[in-house]
Amino acid sequence: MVRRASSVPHLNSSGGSSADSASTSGNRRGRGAVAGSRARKAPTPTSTSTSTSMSNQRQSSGSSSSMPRSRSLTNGMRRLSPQKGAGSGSSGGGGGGVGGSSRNTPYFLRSRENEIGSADTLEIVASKSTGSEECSTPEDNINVVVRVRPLNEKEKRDRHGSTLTFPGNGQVIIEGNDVGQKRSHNRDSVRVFTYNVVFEPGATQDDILDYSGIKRIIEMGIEGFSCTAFCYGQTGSGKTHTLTGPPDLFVGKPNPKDPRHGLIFRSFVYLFQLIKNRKDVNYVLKASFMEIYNERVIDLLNPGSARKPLAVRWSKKSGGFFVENLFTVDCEELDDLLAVLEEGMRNRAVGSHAMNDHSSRSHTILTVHILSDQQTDGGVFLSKHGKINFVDLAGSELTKKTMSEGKTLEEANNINKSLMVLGYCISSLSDAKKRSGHIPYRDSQLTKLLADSLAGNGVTLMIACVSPAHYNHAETLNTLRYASRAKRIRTKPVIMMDPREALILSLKRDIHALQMENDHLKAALNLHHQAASSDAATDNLLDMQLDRLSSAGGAPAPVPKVDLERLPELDGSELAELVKLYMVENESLRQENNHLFTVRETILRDQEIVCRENERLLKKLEDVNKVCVRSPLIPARPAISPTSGKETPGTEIWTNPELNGAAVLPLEQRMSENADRRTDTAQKRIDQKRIARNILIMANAFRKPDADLAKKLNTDPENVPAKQSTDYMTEWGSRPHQAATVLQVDSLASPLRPTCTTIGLAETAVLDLMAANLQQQRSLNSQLRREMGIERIQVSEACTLMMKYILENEGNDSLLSGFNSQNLNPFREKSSCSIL
Ligand SMILES: Nc1ncnc2c1ncn2[C@@H]1O[C@H](COP(=O)(O)OP(=O)(O)OP(=O)(O)O)[C@@H](O)[C@H]1O
Repeated sequence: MVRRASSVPHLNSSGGSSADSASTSGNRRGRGAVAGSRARKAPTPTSTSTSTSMSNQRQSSGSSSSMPRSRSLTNGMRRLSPQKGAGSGSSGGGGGGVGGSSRNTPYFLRSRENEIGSADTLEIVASKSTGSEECSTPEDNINVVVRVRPLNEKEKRDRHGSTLTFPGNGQVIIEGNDVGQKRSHNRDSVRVFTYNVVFEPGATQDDILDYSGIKRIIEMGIEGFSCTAFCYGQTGSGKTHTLTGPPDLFVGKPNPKDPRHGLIFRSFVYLFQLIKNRKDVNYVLKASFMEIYNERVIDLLNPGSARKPLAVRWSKKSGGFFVENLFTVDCEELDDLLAVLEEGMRNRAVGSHAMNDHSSRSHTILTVHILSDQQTDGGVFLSKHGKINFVDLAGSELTKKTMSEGKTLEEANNINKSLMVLGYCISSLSDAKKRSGHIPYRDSQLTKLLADSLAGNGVTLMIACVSPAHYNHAETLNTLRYASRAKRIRTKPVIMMDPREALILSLKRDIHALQMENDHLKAALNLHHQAASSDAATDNLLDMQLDRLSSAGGAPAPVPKVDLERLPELDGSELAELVKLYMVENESLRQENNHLFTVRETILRDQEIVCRENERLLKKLEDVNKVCVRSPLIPARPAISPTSGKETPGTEIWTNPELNGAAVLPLEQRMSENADRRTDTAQKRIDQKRIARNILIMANAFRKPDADLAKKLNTDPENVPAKQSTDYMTEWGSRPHQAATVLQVDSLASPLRPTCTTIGLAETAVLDLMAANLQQQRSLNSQLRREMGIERIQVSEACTLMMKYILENEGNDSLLSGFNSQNLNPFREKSSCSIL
């Protein structure tokens, strides 16, 4: 807690200052019409006794946004002529000539730039940052306003005219330096600058509070932004006056009702007023006050007798410079803040020179830290750390004019040097090309500490103070140039808060975005649902058949139809049950899918096995075929087309596509073709039956010898064919010469070969038996031939019948007909049934 001081012992003098102040005050009071016009403005929200008092004198506007903007522009243009008069040598209160206007608009507002004045710009920035969910705003230009002080008594005495005119529209015109000569005709030397707001000489301290945009700076500081208001200008241009008021204010006990109080005092009042209105937020205010004197940082709240300088260090954590061990005071009440101001003003370095009796010999930075804790809806506390810097720069000076020497000269050099670095920084930052390059912040303590305000994450208000007097033309022009450059600097305001809390905000934003997305999806789903069941009446809110879930015996209950529009009306338990139901259904579907995938895999594996088995069997069949085609007795089965998969009536020999170089069909295709075929089991059964019949026939043929024939042949009955062969033998006996024309055993295969295609695998076993039978037939033939003395012997009828039977069994009509035809079948006519 800082005790309020009762005196300002280090002030060099107060006469001149008081005189100036009195003069200014007198000018203001003399503008009765101006005061009258302001009386129609909206009342200020200030509630303290000080503000109330001031408002009673001149009710100020409650908000800059309430200004009649376009009207003020028009007024400003119309009031151009009287200002010229003021500029050409009228009283220092230049606005006096226009003060008599009956307009409601404050006279200085004609110099307001346009619809995007500084206050408005700040409001736009602030509105973007309002609300706990936004922590940063787009880039914005530094707000620059110009305050032109009135001519002081000395200047008036010396008949220094004004070099500035105010055409309105936020413009200020500075004429050439060729005083009194061709000034008005030399257009080349006239320069026009445009700013957010130009405060003409008649503007009051209250006007600065209301229209400079400082109120929004304070509001944004409360919201957690890092804000800076600084005054820049030549020595004696009114910087300290603008920020703190005339120095005699701090002599003795300050009068809070004094209308000369500067921007800092008024801002403190406004700040506490705002804080008191925010019952939902817990605020803690702290303040520090330092000066940069001859490039040394001095703590104005704790200077010590030696005025030991403090170190300026870089903070990795905050990414900026800070003053180490700077004294910071907790300020619970407005008085505490005011005490800080007074203490600092008492301790700051002030000097006297030819241009200012109370010249600041240092740059001062008064910082108010605003720590806030606010409980959000979710019960989470959000902490923000906003701050407001009030920077009163020492004025640049031409030492020739100020006639500085000794200590004052050294001060002036240091001041000019640091201001020059500041000028470099502003110049670089205002240039789009240089902005991304090196900015010489480190070249002075001042620029180190202002770096964040100039181009960082802060919100900045620059008040350029100028003198209208002709003899200050060069300095005024210089200041206006810098102010114009600074106007091009862009910053990106960011709310300062704890990273965890920033994360919480970020998460809240995400949640909000997801909620929006969910709402959108629900709406889309609802549309889909309505389209799908347009006929169905959806009066029932939620047909939840949850009991099915338990009674379904493992089968999931069907998901009830939900009227999504009324979904928000469901209570928590219903929603939970609905979600549960969906989860069960999902699980069931997942399991079903898994099962289907497993089955599919199994089927594919089986198909592959079957396919391989088929190929293996076909290969084996081919081998059998090779044997078969050599066999006169065993015709091959009909072919199975590799393309159609159907049996063809013996027109082609099956060929393995792989062996023949033909394209191998894909597995699935082959499998689908195989699906048309008989099953292996059925095929085997057919084969077995056929073989069994063949064996039986063969057995009959060979195991029932014809006794008569044996007698005829004069041989053992066991050596003659079965009884059926009698007719043949009879026939053969009557026409033995035809025997030579009949089929030769080996040639039998030839006409049948084309029909030899496939054959049942089970027949392979029979082939051996048949081969053995064949061998037996041959040996029998040989024996018969030998005994009968003939060269050739007839094939037994049994053998012929067996072949016929096999062919019939194959169902091959064409073959059978061919077999029955005379050409193909030598046995067609019984007379010709002798074979070789
Ligand atoms: N707008 C104003 N109305 C009336 N008087 C003013 C105004 N601006 C400045 N003055 C007076 O002009 C004198 C110089 O002002 P001030 O000390 O504020 O200048 P400064 O820019 O701070 O100078 P320095 O840089 O040397 O500190 C003071 O006496 C002050 O009261």
